Amino acid sequence: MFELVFTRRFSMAHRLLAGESERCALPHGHNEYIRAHLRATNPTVLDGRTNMVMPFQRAKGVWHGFIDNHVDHALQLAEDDPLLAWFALNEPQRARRILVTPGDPTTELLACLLMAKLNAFLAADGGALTCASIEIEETPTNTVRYSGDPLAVLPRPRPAPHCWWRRADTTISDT
Ligand SMILES: Nc1nc2c(c(=O)[nH]1)N=C([C@H](O)[C@H](O)COP(=O)(O)OP(=O)(O)OP(=O)(O)O)CN2
Repeated sequence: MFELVFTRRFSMAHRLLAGESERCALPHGHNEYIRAHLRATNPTVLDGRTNMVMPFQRAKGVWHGFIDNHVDHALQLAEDDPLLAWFALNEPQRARRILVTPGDPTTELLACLLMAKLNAFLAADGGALTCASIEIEETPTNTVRYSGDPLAVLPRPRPAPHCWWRRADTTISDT
């Protein structure tokens, strides 16, 4: 089966408060690569003319626009991180550029949140493609890969319409 594989790079900052590492509890940043593997929902033979699963630009355009304009340079914070209240009070304009996560913004969680968002975009475009697996290279020595349905492993803090990763829009928080 064909897979269309698209890679994008983004910068981010986060901190992990619930884990064991004191080092990770201070805000710090990474330059990350995200690689999505897309498959046809109903695979067919190449048609002998255009011979494409789908034009690359259609398959990746919305997704890469979202990564470039909303995920790149976003600060990622857990919903209960006190820094969120600080930004809401002191820098409300910048608070809109914070990607808010249910629990710590680990690479595992981000991979599944962004995979769910990508699947929402693909479904809104007719559902001809779905994301079969996703990889995020957080550092040159640490990569997380997830295959399957991200909704099967994601926390469910609220009904689906109130979870930004379930909506085919460019939101990165529900506040
Ligand atoms: N399971 C996870 N563990 C850790 C995550 C994560 O997302 N999931 N994230 C971190 C931190 O973000 C940390 O900044 C990166 O981890 P670290 O191993 O320190 O990264 P290095 O590239 O410096 O690793 P080296 O082994 O020194 O190459 C921590 N854990």
